[in-house]
Amino acid sequence: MSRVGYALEPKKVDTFIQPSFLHYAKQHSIDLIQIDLTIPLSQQGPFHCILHKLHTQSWKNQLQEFSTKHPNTVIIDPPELIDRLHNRITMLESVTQLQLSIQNENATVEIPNQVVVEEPISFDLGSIEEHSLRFPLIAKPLEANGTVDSHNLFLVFDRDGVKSLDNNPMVLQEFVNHGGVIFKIYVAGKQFKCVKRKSLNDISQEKLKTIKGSVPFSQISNLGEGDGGGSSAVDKAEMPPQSLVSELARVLRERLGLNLFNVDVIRDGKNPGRYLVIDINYFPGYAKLPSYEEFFTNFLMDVVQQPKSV
Ligand SMILES: O=P(O)(O)O[C@@H]1[C@@H](OP(=O)(O)O)[C@H](OP(=O)(O)O)[C@H](O)[C@H](OP(=O)(O)O)[C@H]1OP(=O)(O)O
Ligand SMILES: Nc1ncnc2c1ncn2[C@@H]1O[C@H](COP(=O)(O)OP(=O)(O)O)[C@@H](O)[C@H]1O
Ligand SMILES: [Mg+2]
Ligand SMILES: [Mg+2]
Repeated sequence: MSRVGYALEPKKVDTFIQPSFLHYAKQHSIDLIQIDLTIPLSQQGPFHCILHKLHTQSWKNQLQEFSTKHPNTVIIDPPELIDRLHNRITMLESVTQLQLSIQNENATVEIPNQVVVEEPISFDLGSIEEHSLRFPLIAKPLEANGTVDSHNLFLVFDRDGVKSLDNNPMVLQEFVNHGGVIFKIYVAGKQFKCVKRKSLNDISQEKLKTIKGSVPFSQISNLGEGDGGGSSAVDKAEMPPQSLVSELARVLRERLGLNLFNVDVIRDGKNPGRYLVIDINYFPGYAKLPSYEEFFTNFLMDVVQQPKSV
């Protein structure tokens, strides 16, 4: 049996550590062991591998200490690399650098045009023109650290809308009409899977004439029927080419140096060969994937069979 320790918030334990997963993993010689957060990590183990989604300094210190004492334990993933996903600018830097262009599929992968606003109250609206940003925009908290606040997004229709934002550092990003469907590419080491979900509806030119200011919305991908693109839009949507999905998963995994993440991708409604990465999440909700037990166990088997080289 290989021992895989996990350190997760209680809510994440409830959703991710399903009995069916524990059972499937055990059948494949993987024992998933909950790390007791009330006891120092150094007093627990041994572990072949540790999975974690906790970001306190005390946890990072414990991991560091454990890793020094037990260099053969694989830490999935290094905290300093995970931290890059906690800022919505650094999160997307690997995408801008890769300039991925899959010639034979006629597809490109970019990020939307965007600018950082440190203080919306004193923001120089001239920067909107300077960066050629076109309304409508979507305002996202710069910090993406898993708190409820970090998912408090706003649609911004005009300059007054920018001024009305809470005075926290934000990213102002162009809203790209994409037919109300979002693609989520889940990556776990060399395993990957792309699924489609409902997203925000397109914003028509007519609507733009009537809506002013800014409109808050939160965790839109979790909204129910009728709030985003209809389920028929999702059913009808063509998946991105498999070669693009596999290339994006592979290159981002390499660039980010991470094993566990998902990528939110939209397809420009005006240009179907143009894909845009809008969000990358560390250790997302894998349990939403069909047969996630097998998907994740395959990853763990790779890790424990090839320590330190996945
Ligand atoms: O809880 P779930 O299953 O909805 O997973 C959340 C993810 O949903 P997804 O798998 O992309 O549909 C969710 O992804 P989105 O931000 O909705 O794209 C986040 O990864 C979220 O983590 P955090 O709040 O940013 O730390 C994830 O939340 P945690 O479970 O890690 O708290
Ligand atoms: N640039 C954009 N253009 C169009 N829709 C977007 C854009 N950015 C985000 N969205 C929509 O808003 C949702 C939430 O944005 P996202 O950046 O994924 O934040 P979160 O980290 O809270 O999931 C996305 O799932 C998508 O529906
Ligand atoms: Mg998202
Ligand atoms: Mg996110």
